[in-house]
Amino acid sequence: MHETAQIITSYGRRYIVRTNDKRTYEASTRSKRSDFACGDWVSIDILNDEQAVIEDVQPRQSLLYRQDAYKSKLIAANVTQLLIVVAASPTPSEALLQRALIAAEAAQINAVILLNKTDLPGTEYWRERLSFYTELGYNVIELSAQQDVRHLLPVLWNHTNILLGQSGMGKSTITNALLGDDRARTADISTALDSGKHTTTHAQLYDLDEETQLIDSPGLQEFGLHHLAPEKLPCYFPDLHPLMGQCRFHNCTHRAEPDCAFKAAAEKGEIHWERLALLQKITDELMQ
Ligand SMILES: Nc1nc2c(ncn2[C@@H]2O[C@H](COP(=O)(O)OP(=O)(O)OP(=O)(O)O)[C@@H](O)[C@H]2O)c(=O)[nH]1
Ligand SMILES: [Zn+2]
Repeated sequence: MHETAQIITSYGRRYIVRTNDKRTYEASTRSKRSDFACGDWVSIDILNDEQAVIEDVQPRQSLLYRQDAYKSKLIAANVTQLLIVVAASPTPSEALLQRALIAAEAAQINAVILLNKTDLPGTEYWRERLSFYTELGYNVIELSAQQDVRHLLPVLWNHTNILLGQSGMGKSTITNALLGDDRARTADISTALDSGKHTTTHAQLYDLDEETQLIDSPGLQEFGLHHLAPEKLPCYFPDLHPLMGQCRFHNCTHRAEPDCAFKAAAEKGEIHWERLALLQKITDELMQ
């Protein structure tokens, strides 16, 4: 029997899928396909009360990648809002934050920055640093997940949200606080399939309410940006985007060329030199 279902978690080539009427199945794929992600809508062939086979994936609204030493892997599909979690401790990587914002822009996903652990003394430094991202137009929300997360609910509402960030930033603590008791129930399935490990090792989708979903994901070292075209990169920088097409040369690399609008803007203080440097650094990475 064929049906439509959503992947709510994945373990290598094994998945848990959930139908619209909330039945869950352990699902495998045909011919060792593994290009499915948490959040994907798939057509399944139901084998029995517990098992199904994934036949195909429906067109995705969005797709996010992570990068390890070897290649890009899928993080999640059909996400509409990315919540990037940073906290004063352990020391966050601003490079990861910058890349997450680029990945979100490229995937046309709304990005929100969560500054967690505001109870920690080192928070002030990050509050200052993040004010730049507020200037760029991003919503920066402060919270202490151990104290209260309720003010997040209106921000998350009506989105498929994903929490992303380095290990230890508090993603699972935020998820737990938002879910309350539901978490324990769903976590049982994952721990069973995940050979008893207790840390977040795979993206896992939860319902917050009928309209709102939340994906908790494992700690991330690097974002996958290799699917992006280097010449389109400035589109994903809200501050650089308006300058596109204004250089004398249409293929300007914004380095040594004369009449470069990007360099002119930096000289006038309209954009930060660091942003131009970041654009060039990521361009170089993508050209490798
Ligand atoms: N002081 C303080 N500690 C927090 C807060 N939120 C989370 N923590 C602590 O930070 C540590 C890491 O939290 P987790 O929720 O496991 O972090 P994570 O981002 O899910 O980590 P991974 O699953 O490894 O990616 C835990 O010891 C939490 O108790 C907070 O608001 N304040
Ligand atoms: Zn230029």
